[in-house]
Amino acid sequence: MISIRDLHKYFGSLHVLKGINLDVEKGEVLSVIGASGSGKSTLLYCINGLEPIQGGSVTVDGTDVHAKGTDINKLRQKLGMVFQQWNSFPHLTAQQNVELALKIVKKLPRDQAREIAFRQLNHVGLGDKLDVYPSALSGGQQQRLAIARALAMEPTYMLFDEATSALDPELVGEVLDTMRLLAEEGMTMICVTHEMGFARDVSDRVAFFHKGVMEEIGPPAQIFGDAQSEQTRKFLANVR
Ligand SMILES: Nc1ncnc2c1ncn2[C@@H]1O[C@H](COP(=O)(O)OP(=O)(O)OP(=O)(O)O)[C@@H](O)[C@H]1O
Repeated sequence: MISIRDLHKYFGSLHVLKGINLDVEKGEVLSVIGASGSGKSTLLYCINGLEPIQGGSVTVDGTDVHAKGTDINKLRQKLGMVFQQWNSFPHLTAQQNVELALKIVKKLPRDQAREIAFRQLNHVGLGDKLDVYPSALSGGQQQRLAIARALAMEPTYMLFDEATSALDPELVGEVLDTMRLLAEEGMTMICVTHEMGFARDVSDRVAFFHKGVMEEIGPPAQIFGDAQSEQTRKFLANVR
């Protein structure tokens, strides 16, 4: 379980997260929505320790992410992260891109790394692109490669930071389909997203962020059909 208690994050004097409390249970799919600048991406970075925090706590399966002495690299193996911009190594094939972290971080022998890379690339529908270099992949395929690379580390949680925002509209669907597949397989996921269809159809719960506050959280039927907060209703009226 990921537990966030009274989380505060500042960038200089800018108070970006203002006392967030949130539990994400194993197997849950949580979508995080909200206007640009409301703190959604920062929340993910605080969860995986890429950003320090100024108050409160984040624990992952009981381990305090920000405590002195926490082995953050080990903890991050539990937290697969997919960013808005895919960042594969251009001089390595798709398969080699997935193998790399397995060999370096997990110290797996080559054969085992190859086998896992093969399996995960097939998992995301890139089984026919093993020997292709990233420059020859579409944006959607590159993003699926990034997902395969994260999955290869066998994470307990997957964090998606607007994984489809940089894609041409016709490529968004294939990445959302891959995320939907993971959700159906029971992966625990926190998805910062602007895709309201995905949030509504795939999530167990949806959290609406407004100016650094988690204004409302609930099942999609509540958020999209019977929002309690006026801010939520206003936001959704503008994005739909
Ligand atoms: N490294 C940083 N240094 C300074 N300010 C930052 C940094 N990262 C984010 N911010 C600021 O923190 C606020 C929240 O940013 P964040 O990226 O979390 O928002 P967001 O809700 O994910 O927005 P978007 O949907 O546009 O990605 C913004 O005002 C942003 O400018």
